[in-house]
Amino acid sequence: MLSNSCVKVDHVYKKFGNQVVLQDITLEVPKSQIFGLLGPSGSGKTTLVKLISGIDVATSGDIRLLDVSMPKLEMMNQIGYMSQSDALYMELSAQENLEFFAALFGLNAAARKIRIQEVMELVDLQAFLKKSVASYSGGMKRRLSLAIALLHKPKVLILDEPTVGIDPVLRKSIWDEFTRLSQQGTTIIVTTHVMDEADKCHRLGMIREGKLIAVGSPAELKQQTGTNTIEEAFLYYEGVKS
Ligand SMILES: Nc1ncnc2c1ncn2[C@@H]1O[C@H](COP(=O)(O)OP(=O)(O)OP(=O)(O)O)[C@@H](O)[C@H]1O
Repeated sequence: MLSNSCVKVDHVYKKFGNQVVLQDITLEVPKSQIFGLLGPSGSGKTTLVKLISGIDVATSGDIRLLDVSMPKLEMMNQIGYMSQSDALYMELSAQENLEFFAALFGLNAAARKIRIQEVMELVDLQAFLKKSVASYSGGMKRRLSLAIALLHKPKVLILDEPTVGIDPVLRKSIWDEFTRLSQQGTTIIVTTHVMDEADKCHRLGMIREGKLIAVGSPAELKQQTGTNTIEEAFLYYEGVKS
């Protein structure tokens, strides 16, 4: 294991009944890296990030996060997890949602107040703090979910398609923040379908039918496939090269 390793996935399999959803995944992500997972719908990305977060358990193999074998309840404070479906209390305001999660993460009242302002500014929702989440658009709910994942300044951010439904301008500012966070030491694992986002990751893992078929920096993947864009490299690995 690398001394600066944050995530280590070792020969992991996941089955649902007879269906093998992840097959022999081995992967290491160093601290401070932005690692992107790319793959078609149903290839196993969500399943893999759930295993890394400790939300689900591998059928076999080992997953270590910051050198602790997962799943482990105590690690929840170190992780900011944003799922594909927003886990929000619709009948409450954004502020009440944030207060609830901040309390869960053990932030005291003073820290809570400052941090809620900071994360809401980041996702550009300050003006909607008091509004009921039920009145939020889909993109606003994604932004609030991201704000919640960032609340406790986790060491590891695990984000399942965080920018779906978010306009390009805000998407850029969110990615600028991811880059800033990684420079400050946060490790980020992100699933995406957006190719320009994939290009911003330090390294990418491409998944197809539950197998990790390529891992490398965007430049390496383009070089290995003789392509000019991540989209072309992705299509090459998908076996649909024209
Ligand atoms: N709880 C579950 N029970 C049974 N099958 C499941 C379960 N969760 C996922 N699967 C199956 O595992 C496979 C991989 O699903 P997963 O959600 O990990 O894919 P994905 O790559 O994240 O897809 P998408 O990009 O559409 O989100 C799919 O065939 C899915 O139907």
